[in-house]
Amino acid sequence: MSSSLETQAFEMLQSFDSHSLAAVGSGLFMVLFLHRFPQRGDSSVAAVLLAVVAGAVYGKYVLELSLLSSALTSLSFFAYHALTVVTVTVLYRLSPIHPLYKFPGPLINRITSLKLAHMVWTGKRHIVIPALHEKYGVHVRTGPNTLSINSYSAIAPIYASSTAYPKSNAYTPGRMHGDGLFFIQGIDEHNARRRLWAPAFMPNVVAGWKVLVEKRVWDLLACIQRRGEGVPYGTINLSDAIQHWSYDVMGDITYGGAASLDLMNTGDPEGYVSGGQVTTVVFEVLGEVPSLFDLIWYLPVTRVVRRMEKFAQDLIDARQHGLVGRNDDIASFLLGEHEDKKPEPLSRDTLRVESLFGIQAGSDTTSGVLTFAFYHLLTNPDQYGRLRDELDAAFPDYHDTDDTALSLDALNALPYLSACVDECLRLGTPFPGLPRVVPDSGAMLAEKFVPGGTIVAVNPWAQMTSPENFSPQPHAFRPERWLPGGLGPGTVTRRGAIMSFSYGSFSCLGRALAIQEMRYVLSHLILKYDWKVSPEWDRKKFEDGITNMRTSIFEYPLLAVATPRK
Ligand code: HEM
Repeated sequence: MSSSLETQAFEMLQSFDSHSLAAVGSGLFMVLFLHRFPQRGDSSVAAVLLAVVAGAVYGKYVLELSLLSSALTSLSFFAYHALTVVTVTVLYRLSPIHPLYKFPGPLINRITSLKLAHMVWTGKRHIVIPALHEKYGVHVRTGPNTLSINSYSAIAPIYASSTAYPKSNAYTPGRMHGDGLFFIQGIDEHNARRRLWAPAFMPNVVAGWKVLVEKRVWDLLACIQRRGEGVPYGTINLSDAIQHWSYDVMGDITYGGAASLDLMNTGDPEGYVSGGQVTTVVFEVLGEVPSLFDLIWYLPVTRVVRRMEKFAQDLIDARQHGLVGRNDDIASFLLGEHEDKKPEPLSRDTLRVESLFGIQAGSDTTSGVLTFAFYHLLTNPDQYGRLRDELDAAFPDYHDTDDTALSLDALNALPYLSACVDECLRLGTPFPGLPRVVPDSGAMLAEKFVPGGTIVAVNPWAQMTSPENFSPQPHAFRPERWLPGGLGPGTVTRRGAIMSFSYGSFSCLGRALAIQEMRYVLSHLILKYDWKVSPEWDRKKFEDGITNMRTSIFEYPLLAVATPRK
C-alpha cells in the first residue's frame, strides 16, 4: 500500500515537472495570443475552467491517476499557467519594449487598469488626474495602455476633427443585450445610428418642447412650495427636487407623457434616480476594466442595471403600445413614426437600450449642473444679486400676471444669465472620462508621438480649471469672465476648452435643449423666490460629498430655503 502511494507520488512529481514546464510554455503562448487577439473576460474564464476540467479528465482516464491527483495536477498546471500570464504581463507593461514606456506615471497605474477603475470609483478622478499632471507633466500614463493628455491642443484631434478617434472599450456595457447610440464605438456605425437620433434635436423640434419644459418648471415651483411647508426653517432638499424635475421632464420629452413619471409628486419611491446613478457608476467604473465588467455582469451587483433596463423597457413599451405620445417626442424618431424618416426598425433589445439612455442622458446631467448652479449662486451673493437684478429688469411684470411663460428670445438676450450658464457648465459638468483609441498609424498629440491603439483622454475638469484656459481665479465662480472686458485686463476665457458636451461625432445631441432648460429653471426659480442656503446646511459636508463618476452624486444634499418674492 505504502509503496504504491510512493510510486504514485513519484509519478505525480515527474508529471508535475513536465506539466509545470508545459504550463509556463502555455502561459507564454497565451500572453502572445491575448496580445494579438484580445478576448472578452467571461469567455476567457469559461475557457480556463473548461480546460481545468478537461485536464482533470485527461489525468484520470488517460494517465490513470486517481481523481484527486488528476484534479490537483490540472489545477497546479493552470496555477503555473496563470502565474506566468500575470508575471509576463506585468514585466511587459513595465519594460522598455512596451509602446508607452517613455510616458511617466505612477507604477501601479502602469501595471494595472484596476487603479484607474478605483480612481473613478472614489468619485475624485477629476481631482486626482490634474494632480497627476502637476506631478508628471502633460502626458501621464494612467493605465497600462492609457494616457491622459492635459493639453488644449489635443482636444481637436481626439474629439472634434473629421478624423476624431473611436470610443474605447470603456463603452462596452458588460454583456447587456442590444446596442445603443452612446455605446457604439466605431465612427461609421455610430454615425448611422446618430442619423436616427439627430432629427429629434433639430431646432424646430427642440423649440416645440418648450411647452413641456415650461409646464414642468411650473410643477417644480409648486413642488418647492409644497416641500418647504411645515418643515423646520422651510428647508427643502433642492438637489432632490431638481433631480425629480429632470426625470419628469425627460419622461415627457422622450415618451411624450406615456412615461407618466411624476417624481415631483411621488418623491421617487421606486428609487429611479438612485438606480439611474448607480447604473451610470457601474458603466463608468467597470468601463475602465472591460474584461472584469464581463465577469461582474453575472454578479448581483449589476442587478440594479437590470432593474433600470426593465424600467426602460416598460417605458418604451408603454409608448409603443399605449395611446399616449407626441409626434415630436424622442421615441417617435426611434420608433420610425415619421414618414419621411423611416429607418430599419430597431430590435426590442436595442429599443430598450436606447430608451434607457434616452431618459438618463438628459436627466441626471442637467440636474447635476443645475444643482451646482444653485450651490455657486447661493454661496456667491454678489453674482446671485446681479443675476436677479438682470431678470427683474427683463421681466418686470413677472408677478403681476398669471401667464408666467418666459419668452425664449428674451432669455437668450440676457448676457449675465448666459454667462452664469457658461460658468455653471465650466464648474459643474459631471466630468466623464471620454476615452478614445488612437488610430493604428499613431498620432502626434501635444507634441509627442502616441502609438496606435493607445487609449487617450483629455480630462475635462483639468482643462476647464486650467489657468492657461481660464484666468484669473480659474477655480472661482465668476460669470463676469464670459462678458466683454472679462475680469479685467489679461483675462483669459477660452471657450474651446469647455468640454461639457464634448465635441464631434460623439458629442451631446441635447446641448441646445440642456442650455434652454437651464435658462428656464434658473430664471423662473430666481424670479419666483428669494433663495438662501438653509441654516441646517453644512457647506463643508456638501463640498466633501460631491463625487463625480460621469454622474454628479451629492452624498450630502443642497439644502435651501425659498421665500416667495411677492
Ligand atoms: C447639462 C446637461 C448635459 C451635459 C453636461 C451633457 C453631456 C454630454 C456628453 C459629455 C456627452 C458625450 C459623452 C461621451 O462621449 O462619453 C453626451 C452625449 C449625449 N447626450 Fe448629453 N449632456 C447633457 C444633457 C443632455 C440632454 C438634455 C439630452 C437630451 C436627451 C442629451 C442627449 C445626449 C445624447 C443623445 C448623447 C449621445 C450622442 C452620441 O453618442 O452621438 N444630453 N452628453
